[in-house]
Amino acid sequence: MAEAMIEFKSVTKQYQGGQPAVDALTMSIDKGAITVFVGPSGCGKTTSLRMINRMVEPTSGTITVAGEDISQVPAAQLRRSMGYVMQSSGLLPHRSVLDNIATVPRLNGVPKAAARKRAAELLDVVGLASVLGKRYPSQLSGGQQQRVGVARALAADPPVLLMDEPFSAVDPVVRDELQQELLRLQRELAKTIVFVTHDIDEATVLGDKVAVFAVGGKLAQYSAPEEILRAPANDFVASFVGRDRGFRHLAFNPADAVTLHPVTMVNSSDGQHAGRQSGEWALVVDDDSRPLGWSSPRDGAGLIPGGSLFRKGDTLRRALDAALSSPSGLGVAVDDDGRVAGVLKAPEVLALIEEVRHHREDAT
Ligand SMILES: Nc1ncnc2c1ncn2[C@@H]1O[C@H](COP(=O)(O)OP(=O)(O)OP(=O)(O)O)[C@@H](O)[C@H]1O
Repeated sequence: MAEAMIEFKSVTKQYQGGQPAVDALTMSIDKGAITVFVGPSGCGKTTSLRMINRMVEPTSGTITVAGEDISQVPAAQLRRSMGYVMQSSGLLPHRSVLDNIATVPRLNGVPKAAARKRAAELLDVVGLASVLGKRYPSQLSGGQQQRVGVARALAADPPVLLMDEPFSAVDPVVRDELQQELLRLQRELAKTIVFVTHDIDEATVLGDKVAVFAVGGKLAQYSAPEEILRAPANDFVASFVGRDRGFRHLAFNPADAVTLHPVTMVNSSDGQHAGRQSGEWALVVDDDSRPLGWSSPRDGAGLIPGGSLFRKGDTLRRALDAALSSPSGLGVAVDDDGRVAGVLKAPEVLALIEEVRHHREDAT
């Protein structure tokens, strides 16, 4: 069994008047894993998160971190031992990016030069160019600011990272990048991360475990994301995970068995795709066989943008998305260098999905 890092023991928070924001919450958060709090607006996710670093004090109950009752740890000391990332990056506008990242180490007494050196390394860790270190937060994009927020939270190398809707203000493409980056980082760092979101998709992508909260601050289900999608504990969870849950569930099945077929390719630089009349879809590629788009069999209209790409090791969800988002109905598979490795066909991906479903039914 996984080791517990944070434990809520019958924790209730009642603000002045009204029903409890968090109601008798008892849960154990695994060390070195990502635990996601998800649920509709107002169900007590942020309040629960903030009780972990004493930004909010419980009305009753106990929270322990690494076995220690946090009500006995001075709040300022506790907060410095945990990284905190929020939706608006919360960066100090008049400090450079490097100085923002160095904030907590400086408070902890690390000399300026050493703190800045570490900050520069962290810029690289979160995938930002070193030139950005001298800029001010307003000179960065929203996605870059969130990366700086993550770097700042990591600066003191805390064992626990609290993240409150950190990616919800950026567009979906950047959000996807940030999620993948967080998973990559976590594979190296193995922090205990508690992540709040109202987006079930984000929860299932990121969470080793997902806690679904219902309004009134009650824990409705707490388990691995796959389990929540496969077997919602009650009607509330079923409706919250929604009608797309079958599609989301595919993200837990590898598509290793999918067949890659050869495809007709034309090189963009010789212009063949412009007036082609061959009666079949052709994939337009650059000189290195990287896909650029499709050439239609019918109108010779030139380059039609392609859909999402499939890579070896991807899931059935990505395979199906690649096939369904492609104008030709053929999903493009690429190798590690981004070169075309073949195409996959939607009916074959669907047949695989059926197989997986049968196996699952047999297993239950
Ligand atoms: N400082 C406060 N004073 C009074 N009530 C509060 C305070 N903070 C939160 N609440 C109430 O507590 C409940 C839970 O709020 P909380 O912010 O924890 O929910 P949430 O799930 O994070 O919601 P959201 O996704 O909208 O941020 C809500 O009803 C909210 O109005």
